[in-house]
Amino acid sequence: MANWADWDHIVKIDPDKTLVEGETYEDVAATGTDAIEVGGTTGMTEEKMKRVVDACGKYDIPVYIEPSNPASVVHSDRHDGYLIPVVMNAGDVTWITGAHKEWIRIDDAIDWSRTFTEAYIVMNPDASVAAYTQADCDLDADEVAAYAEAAEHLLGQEIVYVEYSGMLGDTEKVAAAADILDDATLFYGGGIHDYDSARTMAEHADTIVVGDLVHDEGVDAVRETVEGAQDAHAATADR
Ligand SMILES: CC(C)=CCC/C(C)=C/CC/C(C)=C/CC/C(C)=C/COP(=O)(O)OP(=O)(O)O
Ligand SMILES: O=P(O)(O)OC[C@@H](O)CO
Ligand SMILES: [Mg+2]
Repeated sequence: MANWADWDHIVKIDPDKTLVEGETYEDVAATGTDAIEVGGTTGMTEEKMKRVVDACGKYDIPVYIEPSNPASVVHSDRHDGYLIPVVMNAGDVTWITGAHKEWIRIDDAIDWSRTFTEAYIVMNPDASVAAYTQADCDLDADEVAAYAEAAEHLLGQEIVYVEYSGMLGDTEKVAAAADILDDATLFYGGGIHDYDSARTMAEHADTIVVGDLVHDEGVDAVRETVEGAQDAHAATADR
């Protein structure tokens, strides 16, 4: 049930941040994006997570919780499932299997039928997620490709996520991950802020993830990135 195989674009809502004044989650759902992920690294609580999931879950668009720690997982019928990160290049094993073990130990309501993993490769050393996971971000394109291949073929991951949160990534490294994958879906996130940056990254990635833009600029800017992703994928399909 790989819903994400058809997604060009995801909006990631950080429950610790607000929308632009006058905009609603309904407006976000109407941008043309294919899914909403709810998650962030810092300032996350169960209450903030629940508020956003309940608000986004009212519209006709898939909503997935992307927890950054076991305490931010909430259960509800309002959302479609859980995308659980596993950080391939984490320096602390907590973010590879440790937090997962703790979550499973303390949560007796896990619904495995709608729980999936994302194999993250964290690339921006200045992002909170890099500090949090003590990620080794000093990777050349070969190493990024090797992590992607390990994720797909050794660990059986269906989603590989090249994460440049907060900055636009190196297209050569994103392309290296894209080229090595057979069936896994490549998510790219980080610094997408307009039509061109969306289109460029979507020329390599299957799915682009737009985060800060929705909080900083709003839904009109997000809509442009949806168009960039769709146009990139339409052009690849014609080739
Ligand atoms: C096992 C469970 C339930 C949780 C652990 C899940 C793991 C391994 C989390 C590691 C961190 C991670 C990959 C979080 C995903 C969300 C994410 C990358 C948010 C963006 O982070 P930043 O942009 O750096 O943070 P802020 O925007 O909050 O500053
Ligand atoms: O906030 P931005 O830089 O758009 O990054 C999106 C996402 O990959 C963050 O987890
Ligand atoms: Mg961020």
